[in-house]
Amino acid sequence: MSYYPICLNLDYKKVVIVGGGHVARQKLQSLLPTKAEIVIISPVIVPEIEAYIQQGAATWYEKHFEASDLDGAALIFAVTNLEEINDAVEQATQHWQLLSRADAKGRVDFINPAVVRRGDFLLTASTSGASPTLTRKVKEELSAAYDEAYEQYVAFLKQARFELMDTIQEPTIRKQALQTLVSSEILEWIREGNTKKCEEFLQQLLQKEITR
Ligand SMILES: C[C@@]1(CC(=O)O)c2cc3[nH]c(cc4nc(cc5[nH]c(cc(n2)[C@H]1CCC(=O)O)[C@@](C)(CC(=O)O)[C@@H]5CCC(=O)O)C(CC(=O)O)=C4CCC(=O)O)c(CCC(=O)O)c3CC(=O)O
Ligand SMILES: NC(=O)C1=CN([C@@H]2O[C@H](COP(=O)(O)OP(=O)(O)OC[C@H]3O[C@@H](n4cnc5c(N)ncnc54)[C@H](O)[C@@H]3O)[C@@H](O)[C@H]2O)C=CC1
Repeated sequence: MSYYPICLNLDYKKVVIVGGGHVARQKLQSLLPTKAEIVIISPVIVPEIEAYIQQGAATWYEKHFEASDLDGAALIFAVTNLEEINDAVEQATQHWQLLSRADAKGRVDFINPAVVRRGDFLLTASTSGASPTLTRKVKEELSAAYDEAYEQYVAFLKQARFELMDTIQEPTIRKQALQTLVSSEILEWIREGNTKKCEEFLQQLLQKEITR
């Protein structure tokens, strides 16, 4: 299968997770940074999910699955341990709704990559379902290679880009300035906690372009 990767905006969209075990917990955790309206349908949930429910991160319906549970859902996760229940979820899914089955059977609208999140910086890996174990290993490698400093680094690059776009109108010069920014030592300065140096570098770059 040749999957098409995209980054979805799920804010204020309804996402239904059918099942309340460890796989449901994993899917719920990956949805938490979004503002999706998360609904869990399951007669039983693991304690970690219960804690999220108590914090108000999701709504739990303590019940067996019924087709009407999917009303208004944009995204659906069929993550029970019973194939016949996952089949029932699939049958109740409308053609316009997107379905993921954790048992990788039947209709597959999307699968979940492994994700390393550093603020706005997202690193994802997938083997298209071939080896989730390899996917997890690659995630750990990415996580070590791109540490927490990248969150602040990318936040700085975002702000600097806004300022450069505002100041430099000529596309080639603008591109050069953005490249200079990324090939500079800003990441090292952020690691050292020297945000002043980052700001000075940006101001110099802006000044150079203004007086060009
Ligand atoms: C197709 C896919 C559908 C989907 O769930 O979206 C799928 C399917 C299945 N996974 C299975 C097993 C395992 N899955 C993991 C881990 C993860 N699996 C994830 C995604 C995906 N798993 C999608 C494609 C991923 C890709 O492209 O490579 C990750 C990346 C993200 C996430 O879960 O959201 C998450 C990374 C963890 C992290 O982020 O840390 C581990 C390892 C572990 O947990 O340590 C194991 C045990 C070892 C093994 O089996 O390899 C089974 C067999 C179940 C059984 O035996 O009953 C099936 C069904 C089948 O393939 O038949
Ligand atoms: N994609 C992935 O990363 C992985 C996928 N899997 C697959 O995911 C399935 C689920 O795994 P776990 O969460 O570990 O299983 P689990 O046994 O911990 O949880 C199953 C959940 O399904 C719920 N359930 C059962 N009948 C239901 C019904 N009629 N309506 C609503 N909910 C119902 C149960 O209450 C329970 O909360 C596995 O059977 C396997 O096929 C397993 C490991 C990893």
